[in-house]
Amino acid sequence: MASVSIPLSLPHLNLRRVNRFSGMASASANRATGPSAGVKITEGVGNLPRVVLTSPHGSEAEIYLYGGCLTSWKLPGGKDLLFVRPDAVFDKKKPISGGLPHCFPQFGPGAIQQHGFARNMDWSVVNSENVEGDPVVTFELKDEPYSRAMWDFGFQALYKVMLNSKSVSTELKITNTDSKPFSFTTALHTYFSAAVTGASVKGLKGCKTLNKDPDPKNPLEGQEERDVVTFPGFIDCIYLDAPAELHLDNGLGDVITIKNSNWTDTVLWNPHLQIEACYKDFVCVENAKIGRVHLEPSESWVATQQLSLS
Ligand SMILES: O=P(O)(O)OC[C@H]1O[C@H](O)[C@H](O)[C@@H](O)[C@@H]1O
Repeated sequence: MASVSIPLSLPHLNLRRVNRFSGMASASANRATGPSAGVKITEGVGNLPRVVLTSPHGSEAEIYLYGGCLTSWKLPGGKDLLFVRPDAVFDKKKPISGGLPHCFPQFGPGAIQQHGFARNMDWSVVNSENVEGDPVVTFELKDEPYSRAMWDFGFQALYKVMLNSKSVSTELKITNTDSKPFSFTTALHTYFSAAVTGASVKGLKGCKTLNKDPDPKNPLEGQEERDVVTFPGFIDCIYLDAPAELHLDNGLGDVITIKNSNWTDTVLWNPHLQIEACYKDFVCVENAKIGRVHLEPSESWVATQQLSLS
């Protein structure tokens, strides 16, 4: 096994959960029984705990426990295909603005806070593996008084992140651990690095649309007629029953294939002049579940996403 670094005294880090790394018996565990090869826990920006994944081919990903947020996916050579906004803060006062924030148990505005609470709670690491040389880490979020105060249900979210040489994949599994049913909406609010004037998405032609511009509370119904959707200005649009595969040309020389299972909808967002400082540098192509998912006690819902370079 390749050597791994296991800092055991990170502030904020939930050691009880970290100790559940496969084979890791205690906080003073021997290095050989710690996280799997290619998985490292470090302090990130603002001293927040962050898991760094490294593939043997040299690609790298990092995930903050705060928000379970995948903030970086770097190709061998260091090019980051994800984007973190320059106004992002890493002090837990608000969700990390960038990467792949979770929207759960609500996408957008509604009964509880915008995009729910999963993006501003601490997730924990419950497992790490090395699958055919590639690192895989599973994070968990469960209900606690903070979430119960706005959404009074018992739940477990398991989020597996897998890094390969040319892709990063995620699997989200939501389980109802309560004795009563619940329903939710959700999304992975992915920020891609882009040159907005050159960026485009293929695969959405024919989808029904809910355009949140101009009024997010009363989206306009329509249908996408274009083969290639571009970002000429402000865009905030939901595509219902989107295909399982889309292609994003980021305008920076990369075409990213976005595959999914069970994320039935897609959202395109670029804030244009609402975020003047950086709107030219990213586009959001979000895998979403806009129709409510209903779970009876003990039932689960699973959705996967794979971002890969063509
Ligand atoms: O600013 P946030 O709460 O992170 O939300 C950013 C954006 O997320 C989604 O893309 C929604 O469709 C937008 O309406 C919203 O403005």
